[in-house]
Amino acid sequence: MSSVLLGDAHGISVVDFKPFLDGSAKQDVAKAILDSFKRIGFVYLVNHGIPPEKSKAMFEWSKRFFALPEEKKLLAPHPPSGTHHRGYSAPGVEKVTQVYDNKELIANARAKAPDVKESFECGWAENVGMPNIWLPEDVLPGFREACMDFYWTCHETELQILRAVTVALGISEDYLVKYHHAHDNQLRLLHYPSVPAKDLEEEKITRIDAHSDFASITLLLQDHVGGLEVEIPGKPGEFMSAPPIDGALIVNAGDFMMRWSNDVIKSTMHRVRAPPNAKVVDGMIPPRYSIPYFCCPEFSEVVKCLPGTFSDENPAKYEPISVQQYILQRLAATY
Ligand SMILES: O=C(O)CCC(=O)C(=O)O
Ligand SMILES: [Fe+2]
Repeated sequence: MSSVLLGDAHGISVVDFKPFLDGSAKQDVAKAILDSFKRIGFVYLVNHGIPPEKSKAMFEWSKRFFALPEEKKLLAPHPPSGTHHRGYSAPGVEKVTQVYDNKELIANARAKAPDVKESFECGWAENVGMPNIWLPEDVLPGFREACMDFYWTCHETELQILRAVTVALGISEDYLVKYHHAHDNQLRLLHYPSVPAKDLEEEKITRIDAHSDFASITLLLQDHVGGLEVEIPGKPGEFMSAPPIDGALIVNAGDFMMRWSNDVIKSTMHRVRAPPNAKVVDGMIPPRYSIPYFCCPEFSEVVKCLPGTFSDENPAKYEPISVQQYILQRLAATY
C-alpha cells in the first residue's frame, strides 16, 4: 500500500492529502483520489487543510443555531421556492429525491415520508443571484461571521481537491479551478432531530432519501452518530454505510464531475438512514448533525466532457449543459 493510501472503509479509500498540499507526492495523492472516485465516487481525506478546531467550532455554532426556538430560526426563512436556496428550512419543508421536475411526484413523496431534517444554507456575501438570508445579528451574535469564515476555509480545500483531480486526469492543474473562480458554493448546516426508531424503520419518515449531488464536488463533515449510506458499485438500490472517521473529510463527486469526466468518475447515490448500532433510548434514534459544502462552477459556465475523456471509439456521453439551468432545475425539485 502506498504511503498516501491509509486504508479504506467499505471500499472508499482513506487518503492522506498532506503530500499533495506540501508537494511531496502530488501524483500519488491525486491518483489515489481519482481511483476511489472512479470506483465509488467517494473518498475520505485526512490532513485536508480544514483545521479541526474550525470544524469543531462550526458544529458548535450549528448546534446553537438549531437549538433556537422555531420562531427565532424563522427570522431567516428559506423562500418558498428551492431556486433561492438560502436561509432556514424547518423539518419537512425540503424533500431531497432523485426527481428532476415533476411537482406532483415530489409533493406525494413529501406527504408520504417527509425528510425529518432542518437546514440552514448560505453562500458568499455578494452573490446577487442568491443573496444570503441571515438572522438579525442580535439573535445569535457571531453566527454570520463564523459561517462566512468557514465558507472561505472550505473553499481553499475545494480548490486543492479540484487541482488533484485534474492532475490525475492528466490535464493542466488549474483547468477545473478556472470554472470555480466565482466560488458559487453553498455551505449547509444540517440537523436531523431525534426521531422514533420505528417511524424511520417503517419509512413513515426519512432523514434524506437517495440522491446524487448536483454540482462538482461536495465536502462533507459528519458527527459521530453515523447513518450516511452510499450505493454499492454495480448494485443499484443496495447501500452500505460510510461511517464517520475521526478527523476525516468525506469528499464525493457530483453530477458535473461525472459529466466532465465522461463517466470515468461516479456521481454516486447516497442517503441518510438510522445509524447502524444506534443507541436507541426510549425508542428514539439520536440526533445527527452534518455539514456539507457544495462546490459549484460559476453559474454562467457550461459543463462538457473534458479534453482526453472522449474519442471516436469512446464518444462523449453527455451534451454540454448550462450550470445555472441544471442546478436551478434540481433545486426547484426539492421544495
Ligand atoms: O447528512 C449527510 O451526511 C448527507 C447530506 C447530503 O447528502 C446532502 O445534503 O446532499
Ligand atoms: Fe448529498
